[in-house]
Amino acid sequence: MISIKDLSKVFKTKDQDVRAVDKLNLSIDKGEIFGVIGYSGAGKSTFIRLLNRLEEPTSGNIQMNDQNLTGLSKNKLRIARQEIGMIFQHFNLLWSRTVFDNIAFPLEIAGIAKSKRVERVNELIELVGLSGRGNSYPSQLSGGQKQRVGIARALANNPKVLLCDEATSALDPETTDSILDLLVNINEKLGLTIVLITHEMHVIRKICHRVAVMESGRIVEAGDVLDVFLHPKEKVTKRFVDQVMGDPDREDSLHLINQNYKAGEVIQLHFVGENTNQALISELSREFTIDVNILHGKITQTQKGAYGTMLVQLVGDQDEVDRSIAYIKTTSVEVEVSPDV
Ligand SMILES: Nc1ncnc2c1ncn2[C@@H]1O[C@H](COP(=O)(O)OP(=O)(O)OP(=O)(O)O)[C@@H](O)[C@H]1O
Repeated sequence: MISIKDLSKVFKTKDQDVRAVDKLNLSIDKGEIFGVIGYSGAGKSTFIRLLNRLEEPTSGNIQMNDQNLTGLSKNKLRIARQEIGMIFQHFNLLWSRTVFDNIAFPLEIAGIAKSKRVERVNELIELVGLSGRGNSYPSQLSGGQKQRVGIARALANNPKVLLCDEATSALDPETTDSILDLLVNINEKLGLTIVLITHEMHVIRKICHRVAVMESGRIVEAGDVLDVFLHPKEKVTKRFVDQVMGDPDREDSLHLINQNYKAGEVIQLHFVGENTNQALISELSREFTIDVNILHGKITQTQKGAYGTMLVQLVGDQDEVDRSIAYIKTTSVEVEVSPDV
């Protein structure tokens, strides 16, 4: 769907050449939500702006929707861009136009007849959850509502790809979640490919299928979100994963558990992937004559399933406790008896 080969962008400034994107290679599949994460200065904004040639590449190739985007003339690029929607951190709305007219704008440019425009805008207003707000001006809307207008406008011409440039960075956590839910919803409903850049691992965890980590203009690590979360290789990736995976209270909890829970066995369960869930706990107490005492845990959901760890105490006859541990070992949940800090 999107194939990027040796893409580079060098900004020539008075003092020096800045290699913002440096021989970047990446493939993005049709219909996936692909996240690129990196710290400030990694080159994310430049990268996403290269994808619709808001920024002209210095060298390299972008193949998108069966077209060589990098080779298109200005005229052909204008047409190709109708298949690429984009939303921005600061929304980039037209402040003197109503919600309705903002969304209608790209349709006007595309030369769509008025009656068709009205129909399409009303459809989009409903899709993004802004029914009844068509006559409002951007200044009368909350940040989340403004981004909904941005999304509706980006979808107006039925693009195949939606580029999101830090689309939730200006929003509070709750509003961020509602916008992310909307993006998942339109990805599923419309089969739209979404490419987003962010510096927040929460965004990646919540909605992305695959992720690439960017540093100094290059992709240093990429893969399925769950794989990258579970086996981060690069230092920068580990720091991002800690943003959402870190369980700083675990060590304290384990000390207290070792002091206070002497009966039976304390075990650590490690949940990974889509086939595992907390139903194991109810299964254990149903199938074995033991009590299962949940002591500490952190389970996190991603688009590719749940992962996390849980400390539990199993209390009962030693035989029965042993049998239940042997059973857990036959499941996909990893188990560790008497875990260390
Ligand atoms: N127009 C420009 N002229 C010169 N240098 C630029 C220009 N745009 C970006 N840069 C430089 O390119 C590098 C990458 O910037 P970019 O904005 O793409 O990174 P980023 O990961 O998006 O960071 P941020 O989230 O802070 O914007 C930086 O060193 C930046 O200073």
